[in-house]
Amino acid sequence: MRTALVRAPGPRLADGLVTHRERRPLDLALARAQHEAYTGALAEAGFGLHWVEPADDCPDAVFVEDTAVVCGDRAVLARPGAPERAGEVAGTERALRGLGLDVRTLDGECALDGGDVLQTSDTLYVGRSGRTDDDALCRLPSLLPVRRVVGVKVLGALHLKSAMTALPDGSLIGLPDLIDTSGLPGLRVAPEASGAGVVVLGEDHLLLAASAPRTAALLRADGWRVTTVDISEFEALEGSVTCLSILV
Ligand SMILES: NC(=O)NCCC[C@H](N)C(=O)O
Repeated sequence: MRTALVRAPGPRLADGLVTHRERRPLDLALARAQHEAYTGALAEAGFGLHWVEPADDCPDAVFVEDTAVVCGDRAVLARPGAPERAGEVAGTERALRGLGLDVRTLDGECALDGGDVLQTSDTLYVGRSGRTDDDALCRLPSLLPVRRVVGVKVLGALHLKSAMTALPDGSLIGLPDLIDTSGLPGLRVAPEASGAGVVVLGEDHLLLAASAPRTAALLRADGWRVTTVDISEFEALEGSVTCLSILV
């Protein structure tokens, strides 16, 4: 059984960072219900849920994807590009060690958010964004069992995975206006911004945000099974379906 690391939304969620959009009031009760539906969809798809301990002083802690990169039985802890998020990593480290993973850290000064690392079966795409720098990009290959690392400049999004993700066959989907696509093998254009975020639930099964109905329809027409969840309260903080879990 595969495992999904998740962390419950904390009481200060409404104070989470916003960079590329206007802040709006959040409904914490709705956020909690949406998170329950999200984790329910993961469980329904066969993932065992592993709850990372709360970090209630950190408003963005629910976006647990950003705190580590897991590749096989190896994990690399993030060095959050936003100092406000530094307190989120220790709980993830304990959870990863509890799962028996080989946990590594990045030496020296650098910045890495997990949301900037997209894995396919043969390539690690790393966003060069406002949160992840070239020093981290250079150090990652020595820490992870990967064959190929491709840096992707992120032009107008928070993280690489806000603008591009991958389907189970390794093909890429996203928003070409927000990233430098020159080093990419091809990118299927998502008709909605939130359609760039796809979580692979199984060989033919995808999870998308309910705010991306046209992307969901396109993918269904191509034969993928698509489950959708409403994550409006997390999208208000620039979160997507990927950032609410780490799939191990
Ligand atoms: N991987 C992700 O895209 N994470 C979303 C993080 C949103 C959070 N409000 C932040 O600005 O860090």
